[in-house]
Amino acid sequence: MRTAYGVETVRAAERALMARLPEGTLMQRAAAGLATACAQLLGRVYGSRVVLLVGSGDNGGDALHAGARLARRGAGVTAVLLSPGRAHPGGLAALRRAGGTVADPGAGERLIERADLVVDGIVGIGGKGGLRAEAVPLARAAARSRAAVVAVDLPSGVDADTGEVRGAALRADLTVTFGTHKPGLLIDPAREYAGPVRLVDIGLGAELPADPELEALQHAEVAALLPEPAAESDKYRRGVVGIAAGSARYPGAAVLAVAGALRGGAGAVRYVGPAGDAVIARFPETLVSDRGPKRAGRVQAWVVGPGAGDDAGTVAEVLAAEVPVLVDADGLRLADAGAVRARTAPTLMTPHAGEAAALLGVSREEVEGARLAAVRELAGRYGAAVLLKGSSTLVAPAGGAGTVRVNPTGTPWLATAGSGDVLSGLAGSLLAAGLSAVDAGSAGAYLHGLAGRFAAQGAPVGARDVAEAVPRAWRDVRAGALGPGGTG
Ligand SMILES: NC(=O)C1=CN([C@@H]2O[C@H](COP(=O)(O)OP(=O)(O)OC[C@H]3O[C@@H](n4cnc5c(N)ncnc54)[C@H](O)[C@@H]3O)[C@@H](O)[C@H]2O)[C@@H](O)CC1
Ligand SMILES: [K+]
Repeated sequence: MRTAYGVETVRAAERALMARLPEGTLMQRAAAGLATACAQLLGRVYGSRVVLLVGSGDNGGDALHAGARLARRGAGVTAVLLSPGRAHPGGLAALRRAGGTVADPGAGERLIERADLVVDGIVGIGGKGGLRAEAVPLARAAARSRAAVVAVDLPSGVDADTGEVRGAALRADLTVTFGTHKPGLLIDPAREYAGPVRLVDIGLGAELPADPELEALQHAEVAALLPEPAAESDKYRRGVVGIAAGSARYPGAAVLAVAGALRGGAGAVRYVGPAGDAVIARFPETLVSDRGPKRAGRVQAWVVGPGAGDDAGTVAEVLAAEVPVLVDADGLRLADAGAVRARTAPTLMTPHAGEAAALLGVSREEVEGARLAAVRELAGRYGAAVLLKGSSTLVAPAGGAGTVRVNPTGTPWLATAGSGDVLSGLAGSLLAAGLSAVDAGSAGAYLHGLAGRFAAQGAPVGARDVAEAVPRAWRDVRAGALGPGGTG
């Protein structure tokens, strides 16, 4: 499990830890980890040209101490001080003792152009309100330069707690973060600025509370959630998932949702709606009914909404059922908020950013810029678990408070028509198999992302390809959880 904690929590944990350690210990641990990562990225430290971008806080202190370590190994290290009078005194002294030099911001762009490595220590978790004007040209120069860019703790300019990026920010090839991941490192758009993230252990673990702000499941945790048929299982015990989707106009959404549901672990898939012929033609194993959800026979969970058009009646009927319900696509627009809140069985809503924006009455850009706030807000308003789709899919528990899951397996290739229909069927099937709404959403998104990667392998894919790759993703998750050798 990968976890992320917000700034306030990190600060409290650091205070508790620092109180028991000699002064400066944590910064030395951080700087040692940072210097090691920089050295690995450089390959050859001796003779390399390193530029440190140093702000006025401890983030700059980390950069200076790491720079001193690199200078002792023969790198030419220059610190560009953004607030010359306020740079970390101990770090500055260490760098000078090691033979490093200091430059004004005016010289920064020229130095960056010729550097092999740029270390971004402008701001870390103490940063407020985006990159300041004097730092913007340096961020641009770093982006232009062929130098590798390493961000200290997080890329300067991104919001550590939310993943928001207002204005310019440093774009890193690697982020070296200390003690724990910060939420912004796992959520777009900030995640993209961070590049791969390396976590340096500074001993913070024992001081952190049990409930993180954010968690990302990995193979082992997903494998533990996946339903496995026992010897005495029959199809009904494995769960029947009902799919109320598709319309005369959009039969494809029904076929794709069923395609996902058949690979999601339920024992049977029941389809209800006007696209029964198309579904049967493709998947003869489906139980098809045209009598509406209420009279379709027993199911352990419903999926409603993909390609549903304007069929509000079906959505209302499904919401009245006393089994878990996944609401997607048109269903989100057609669902009555009061009816969702009144439900006693679990509800999982699965909007993409545009649908979430419509539900919240804000612009799509606002949702995409502040995804964590949006998913919590929706889960609060509807009293339902919410899965906000995107390149870093988030799953918030009903009510919106508590740990949010972030999916680490997403791929841009999944942004293809019908891909969401497959996910709704897959996650609905997991709901029918008995997983909680948050588990079904996050395990579904995990398998779906992995299936997308397997199907794509660097080339465009259709939603059907993604559905067909789900069994491979499932096997990979189970194999990876058994030990080394898997892709987990
Ligand atoms: N507290 C600790 O125990 C540890 C902290 N560490 C480092 O310390 C960092 C936090 O240090 P600080 O609390 O000093 O905070 P930062 O160094 O992140 O930034 C705060 C300083 O930057 C200025 N500032 C705020 N917003 C700015 C902006 N947008 N543009 C430019 N300057 C801005 C502030 O006036 C303040 O002087 C962490 O991110 C991490 O890198 C590590 O050394 C590990 C241990
Ligand atoms: K930084």
